[in-house]
Amino acid sequence: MVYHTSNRKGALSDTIAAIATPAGRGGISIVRVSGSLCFQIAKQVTKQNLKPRYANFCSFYSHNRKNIDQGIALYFPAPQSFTGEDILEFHTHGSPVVTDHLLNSLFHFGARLARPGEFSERAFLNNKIDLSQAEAIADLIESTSLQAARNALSSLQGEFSKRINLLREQLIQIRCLVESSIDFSDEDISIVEPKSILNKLQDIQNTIKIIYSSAQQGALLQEGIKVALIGRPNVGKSSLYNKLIGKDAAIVTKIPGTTRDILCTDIVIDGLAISLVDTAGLHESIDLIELEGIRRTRKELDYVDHILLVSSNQDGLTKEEYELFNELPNGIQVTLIFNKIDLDLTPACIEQSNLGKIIRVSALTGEGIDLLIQHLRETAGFNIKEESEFSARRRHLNALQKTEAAVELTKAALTKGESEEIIAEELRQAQNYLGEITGKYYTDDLLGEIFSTFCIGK
Ligand SMILES: Nc1nc2c(c(=O)[nH]1)N(C=O)[C@@H](CNc1ccc(C(=O)N[C@@H](CCC(=O)O)C(=O)O)cc1)CN2
Ligand SMILES: Nc1nc2c(ncn2[C@@H]2O[C@H](COP(=O)(O)OP(=O)(O)OP(=O)(O)O)[C@@H](O)[C@H]2O)c(=O)[nH]1
Ligand SMILES: [K+]
Repeated sequence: MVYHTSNRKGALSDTIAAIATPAGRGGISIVRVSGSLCFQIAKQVTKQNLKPRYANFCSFYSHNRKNIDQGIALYFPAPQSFTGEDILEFHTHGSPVVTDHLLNSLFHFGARLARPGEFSERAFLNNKIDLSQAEAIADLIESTSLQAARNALSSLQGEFSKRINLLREQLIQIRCLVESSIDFSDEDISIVEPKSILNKLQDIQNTIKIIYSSAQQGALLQEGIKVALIGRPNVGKSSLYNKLIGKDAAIVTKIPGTTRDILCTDIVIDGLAISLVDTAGLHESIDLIELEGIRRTRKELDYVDHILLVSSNQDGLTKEEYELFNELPNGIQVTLIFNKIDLDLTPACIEQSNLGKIIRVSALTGEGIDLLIQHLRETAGFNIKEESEFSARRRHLNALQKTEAAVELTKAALTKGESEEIIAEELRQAQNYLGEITGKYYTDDLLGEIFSTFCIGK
């Protein structure tokens, strides 16, 4: 982890530009520029000195001095801007011909194309927002429900960071307490009372649990879950897929091996976003295309949260299905779906077996689909009644888990009567994990990972 130094920061001297509005035609488009050349570029494009933070109506000129549009230009001098640098915005008529031409002119004037998320990354690197706030911007843009959007806004406004920072300060206080006792140790006065510190650490763990639970709802609301349908050919995976997404996207035929590639659809069921994946039937195939589909299926399974292993045999898994079950990656929720109950008039139900839960359904009649959905929500821990307060990501949940584990280790060290140095070190670890959430500590790889998924111009 790097403390506030970054190679990505080196590029901050460039002036960057991008079209901030979606591609295509629309009422208005915005071309955005950030960096030290803004003032100069504004003069070249508008032939005026722009009044700061004011809607300047003006003509826009290209690098070869042709008038290309008339619109609104905004100039935000540093540091009072979104990125903390000089920012320039051109609000043009929403024609790609105009925006592309304008953008191209900006390159002639010395700007370069911004990377995805680079405006937000600069806002982070210039301490305008912290890392989880930057992530909240992307989450707000990507949100699929009003609740998710409101949560993301709350994180963007710093609600989540505030909770994390408070926790971090409490950890620092405890560490100072422990460390000050190290300073005094040669005088043989130990001012650390293990009992009172243990209590404080327990309080911290309780707070982590509360934040975690709210963050988990926030993350679920934002990211949803990825669910894969797998199974032998012809058991009805594609039929179930179509039933769940509510349209005929996957081809259904009597011919085994119809689905050869992976299909994926994002759906939202009562607020829970589900990314549903239909896969090629898994079996020993001799068809090359099918084999490739099977290979992709196995790879895809590494990224899912919940596997629905579909069978059409009401009496239990066949030998091949049982082998398939045993080959599934560890640590992923698996539910057995016995499909085609309409054929032998079995009622829809959910039952416990030694291989986990079994749900009996019919993709044809839709019986039992509600049970399946309810089960997916429950296993995900999705509880819409528990109003979540902010958006969060899995990255944050992982960091919170690591923090909690480090606090647990600190408690163990205290109980064992370990030296103050060891206890302080554990506390420092816990504190660093929290710092990863807000970006007090980060690596360039982490920044790359986060910002590369942003839209361009954001
Ligand atoms: N036209 C336009 N609309 C937009 C944005 C934008 O960049 N341009 N935003 C982009 O995401 C969002 C608004 N976010 C913004 C965040 C900070 C500042 C800003 O100028 N901050 C200064 C001054 C704050 C103040 O005066 O209170 C600062 O932080 O110093 C501007 C927009 C959504 N709408
Ligand atoms: N009676 C009945 N037939 C079903 C049901 N679900 C699917 N089928 C039929 O089973 C056959 C196979 O269905 P698919 O959905 O293509 O099966 P699949 O598992 O995706 O097959 P592959 O593409 O080979 O992997 C089709 O003829 C479907 O109409 C069901 O619940 N009841
Ligand atoms: K089929």
